Amino acid sequence: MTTGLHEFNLASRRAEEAAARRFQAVQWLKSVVGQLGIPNQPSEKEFISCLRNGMILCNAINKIHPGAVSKVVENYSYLNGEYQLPPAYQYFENVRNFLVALETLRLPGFEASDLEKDNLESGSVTKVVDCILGLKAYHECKITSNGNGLYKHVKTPTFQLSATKIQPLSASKTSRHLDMSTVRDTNDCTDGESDKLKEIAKLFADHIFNSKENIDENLISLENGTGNPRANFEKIISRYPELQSVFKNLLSEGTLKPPELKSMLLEELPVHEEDQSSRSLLHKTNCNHKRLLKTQEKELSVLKTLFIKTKQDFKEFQVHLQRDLMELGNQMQEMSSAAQGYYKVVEENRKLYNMVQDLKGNIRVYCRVRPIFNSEMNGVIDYIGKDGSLFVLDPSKPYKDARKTFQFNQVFGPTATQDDVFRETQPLIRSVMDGYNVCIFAYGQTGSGKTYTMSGPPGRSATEMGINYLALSDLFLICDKRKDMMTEDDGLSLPDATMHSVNSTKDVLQLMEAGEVNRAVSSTSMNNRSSRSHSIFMVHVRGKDTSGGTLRSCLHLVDLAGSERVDKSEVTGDRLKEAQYINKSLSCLGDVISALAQKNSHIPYRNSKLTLLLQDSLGGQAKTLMFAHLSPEEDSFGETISTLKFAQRVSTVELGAARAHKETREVMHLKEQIENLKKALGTEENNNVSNSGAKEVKSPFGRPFATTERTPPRLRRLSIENCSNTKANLEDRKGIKSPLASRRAQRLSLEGPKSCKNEENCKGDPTMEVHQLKNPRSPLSSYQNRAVKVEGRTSIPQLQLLQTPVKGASRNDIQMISVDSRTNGKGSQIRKSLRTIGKLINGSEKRKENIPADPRSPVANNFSHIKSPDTSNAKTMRRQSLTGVMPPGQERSRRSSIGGKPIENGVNVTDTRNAKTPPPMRSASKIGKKWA
Ligand SMILES: Nc1ncnc2c1ncn2[C@@H]1O[C@H](COP(=O)(O)OP(=O)(O)OP(=O)(O)O)[C@@H](O)[C@H]1O
Repeated sequence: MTTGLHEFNLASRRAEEAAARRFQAVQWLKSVVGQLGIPNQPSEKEFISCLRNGMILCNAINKIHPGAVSKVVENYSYLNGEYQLPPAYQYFENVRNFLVALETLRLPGFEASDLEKDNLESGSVTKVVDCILGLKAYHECKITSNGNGLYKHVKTPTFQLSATKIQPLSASKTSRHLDMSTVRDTNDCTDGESDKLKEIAKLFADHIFNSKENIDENLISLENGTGNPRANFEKIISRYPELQSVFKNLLSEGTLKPPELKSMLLEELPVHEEDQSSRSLLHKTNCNHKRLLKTQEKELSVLKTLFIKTKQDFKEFQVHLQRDLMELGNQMQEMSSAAQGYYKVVEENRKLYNMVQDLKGNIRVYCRVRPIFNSEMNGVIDYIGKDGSLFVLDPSKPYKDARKTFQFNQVFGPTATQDDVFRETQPLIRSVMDGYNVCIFAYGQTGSGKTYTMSGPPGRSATEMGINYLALSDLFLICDKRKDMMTEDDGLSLPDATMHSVNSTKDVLQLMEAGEVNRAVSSTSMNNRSSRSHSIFMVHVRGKDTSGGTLRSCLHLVDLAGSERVDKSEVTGDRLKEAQYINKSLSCLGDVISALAQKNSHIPYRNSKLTLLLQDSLGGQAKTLMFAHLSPEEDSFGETISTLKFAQRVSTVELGAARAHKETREVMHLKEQIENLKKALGTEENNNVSNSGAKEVKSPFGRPFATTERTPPRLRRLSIENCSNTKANLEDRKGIKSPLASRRAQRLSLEGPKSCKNEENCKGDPTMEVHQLKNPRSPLSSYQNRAVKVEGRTSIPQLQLLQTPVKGASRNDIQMISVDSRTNGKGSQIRKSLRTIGKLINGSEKRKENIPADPRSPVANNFSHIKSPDTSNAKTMRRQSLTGVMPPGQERSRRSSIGGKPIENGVNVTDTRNAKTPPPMRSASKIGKKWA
């Protein structure tokens, strides 16, 4: 391995040296003949190619030794008037002439075939380079000696060096071609001695050179006798036994003297100098290489560092990128969850907004846009927001000015299904089961889809059922779950309307269908099946909770007849009249809404039967929902805008927070007491009337009024909660005149079947006793004194009916009815009511003659025209009005007339039959509410 490496080193060193020598040769040739047309450091091939035609060589030798080659064949010869390339053999002439000239100058030459490129590998180039460098040395020698110097050619130092090292001296001897001619001329030595001497000098020079000694110092020491040159010589010579004798002889003969030795060494010196320069060149090249290597190493290390840094940067970048990607992903997720959250919040906001609206008592307004049926028609709906916003476009204006914005609790687009609509309505409907009165009414122009929403289309499928059906089946569902909720027939105040008990959705469907059959429907140019009347569907609900309390509520489902422009609907005759009535009643509804929105003290409910009927829902503590229906077609834009404006106005109406109609057991008992008292009072009045000649008591509708068993008028006592008490406290009482009892009776008379039922219940109540109070001045004190507490609740052992107080009776006495501050609010309210009854009873006598007739009072209005048996007798009249008992012969016909015919001052002037319309629902409901 070491040998191989050594050989490799040697070969590369040789190659480097050969290159350096070629460089020298080229440089010299260039300095002599000018540009050669090859690089400064040519390859062997380039070098030989350049010299092959012999021209450069001939010119060079001619420069050194003019005329050495008499005729040089040039590149182009002028022949027959034109330049021609000379044939190849003429070039060969050049080479041959050059070699001859060399021989003449006794300079080493080469074979002509060495210039052939095929011989490059056999070391031919070295011979040519040697030749040129010999020529150079000859030239330099000639210059330095001004043409008189001796020149002795020495073979290339590389060869010599390697030869000295590798080959024995004998071998080197043969290989060298030393021209000693000049030496021979100047030297007395024999050829053999001279050769030996030169050999010794050469060895000495090699030694100095190889041992890296300072040549100059060695020479000085040789010259001056300082140092020990002789010892050096001897040392060198000792290695060559054949030379030792010669050397000794020379020294002993005195032939070899230091100056001679010096000159001999000087002869050798050029060779060494030459060698030195080539070495220095080599060294330089090596140094350059090393420097280059070092620089490259440095650069490599820099690159390495850079690479490592870049790698690190890349890794960091990768980490950053991954982190960024993760962050981006997280942000995306956050954004998507934020978007989802946004929609949730919008939904939540809407619910909260609805809740606030409910708390404020605002009428809830939903808007529903039906699909466009005429595909050629443009729509006016621009945008429907999930938050209840609605943008419509005015087709007569350019887009930027056309937009009108409205805000409602919810807007349903044309694609909304019945189920979607019901889902948003369901909570409201369910609150009926919690004791709230609920009213849902559908409003909108004709053909906008009111009936579709409330009932569904004709021949509807299960999925097309409207709110009426879905609401009822939902209520029954809840009923089934709670088991204790039963519909109740109560509170009907419409003539010709009938009350039916229903136990299932099927019952309701049958009833509704019957109602629909009765409803007037006809075809107009706006709607094939236009409803020509309002449809009101009322559901009364009564239930008991686990604590024994009851709740009552009412659900009104109203499908109004559509407003229409008669010119558009093209109706005539009766249809036209209907349309006018419909529009009038709707405009009355608008007036009521306006008055409510402006919080006017007077609300014109009585201007139409429709508003009277909806009075509880629009003015009471009910939850009210309006569906504003829109026809999206361009040609309905005017109606659409007026519907939207109306709906917007409705949404500003504050009715006050809805209240549940729940009653605790105690309140129920108190109410029962009051009912009984009122009935007892009514009975007494009946007796009075019958005693005075009336044969039959009839309700305002002409039905026989429910009668209760007569009780002795002067001995009345009501026993509550099975508390039997002593009769000591029972006091005589004169006839009691209770306007409330009278009103209640009046309401009961409107309720028809229920009244009878209640009366029967009362009749069969074994605990009912009526006593007259003895102490008129303090009618309740004894009752109050006997109030006891049972299980935390106040139990009223006995309530005695009040005797009409005598003049000057203290009001404070009546107010003392407040029994126990711990009783609940409703209880105390009831007691207040009891006080009020007392007051009414007390005050009735006093006020009866002085009450100014209120032209608007429903009671007064409805009864002002009724002829009582003795119209001049105000007392009797008042009693009648309070008890609701009509004098015989004052029967009233019943007729369903909620078709919207306006009432003026409580009397329908357009329809004389309406004069018989029973007292409006308000009177009854107000009483009901008072007691609630
Ligand atoms: N949301 C809807 N989807 C599909 N069809 C609808 C929708 N709303 C209404 N319609 C259809 O439009 C037509 C008119 O509807 P509808 O009779 O309910 O209007 P209306 O407001 O009650 O009219 P009118 O006041 O004249 O009684 C009907 O054929 C109905 O089926």
